Amino acid sequence: MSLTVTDLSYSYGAKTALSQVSFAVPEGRFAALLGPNGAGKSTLYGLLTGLFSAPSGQIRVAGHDLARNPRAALAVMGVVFQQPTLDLDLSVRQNLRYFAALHGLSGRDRDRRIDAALDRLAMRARAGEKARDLNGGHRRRTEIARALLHDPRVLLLDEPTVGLDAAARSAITDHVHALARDTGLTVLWATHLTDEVLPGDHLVLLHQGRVLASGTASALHGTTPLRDWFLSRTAVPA
Ligand SMILES: Nc1ncnc2c1ncn2[C@@H]1O[C@H](COP(=O)(O)OP(=O)(O)OP(=O)(O)O)[C@@H](O)[C@H]1O
Repeated sequence: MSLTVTDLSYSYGAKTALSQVSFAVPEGRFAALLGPNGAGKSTLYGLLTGLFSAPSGQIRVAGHDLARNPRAALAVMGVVFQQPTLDLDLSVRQNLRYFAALHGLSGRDRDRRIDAALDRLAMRARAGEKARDLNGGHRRRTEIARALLHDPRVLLLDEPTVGLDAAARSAITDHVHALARDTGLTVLWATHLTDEVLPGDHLVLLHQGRVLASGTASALHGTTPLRDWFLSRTAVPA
C-alpha cells in the first residue's frame, strides 16, 4: 500500500472533525476522497501534509511513518493545496525553479525535471508566461507540475478543481488520472463532485468525519449512479 491511514482522529476543541478514519490506497491508483462540505477533507489533508498532528492514529506514506519519520514521508509526497500558491509575478518556469531550489535541485537535472513535468501537464509552451497571465486551469496545471518535480510516490490534491470552469475541470481531472495510469503515481484527490470519479478509481467516502466506504468505485455503487449512491449516503435530514 502506498498510502495508509489508520484510526486517525482529530478535534477542534469540542468539535470532532475526524473520527477513527482508516483507509489504504494501493500503489499507482487514483483514489478519490469524496465527501460533502464539512466532511473533514481539509482536516485530513492538514494531517497528511504534517500541517498539524493527530493525537491518535497513524499515517504511512510509501512505507514511511509520518509521525516517526516525517522527513522521509514528506520527501515522497507531492502536494497541491486548495488555495493557489503560485507567485503571480514569476513565470511558470521561474515558479518551478524556485520550488526545485527548495528541494536542493539545480543545474541540468533541475532543467530536465522541469521540462518533463511541464510536458506531462502540456504546459511547456507556456513556460515563459507570467503566472498572472494564465487562466485558472493553467495555473492549477503549473501547481501540479511543480508538485511532481521531486518525483514523489504519492500526490495529494485538495479539491484542485474548485473555481475552474467545466472544460478546465475535466482537463485537469483527465491529466491526473493519466498520471496515475501511466507513471504509477499514487493519487489522493479530494472532491465533492462525483463526475470527477471514474469507475476504476479507488473511492473513499467521507461523511461527518467518518469513512463510510472504501474500495473500487464501481464495486461500491454497483448499478446505482454514483451521484445517487453518494447523495443517499450523505443526505442530512432537514
Ligand atoms: N479551525 C476550526 N475550528 C473549529 N471547527 C473547524 C475548524 N476547521 C474545520 N472545522 C470543522 O471541522 C469539520 C471538518 O471541516 P473540514 O474543513 O476539514 O471539511 P471539508 O470536508 O474540507 O469541508 P470543505 O469542503 O467545506 O472545506 C467541519 O464541521 C468544520 O466546521
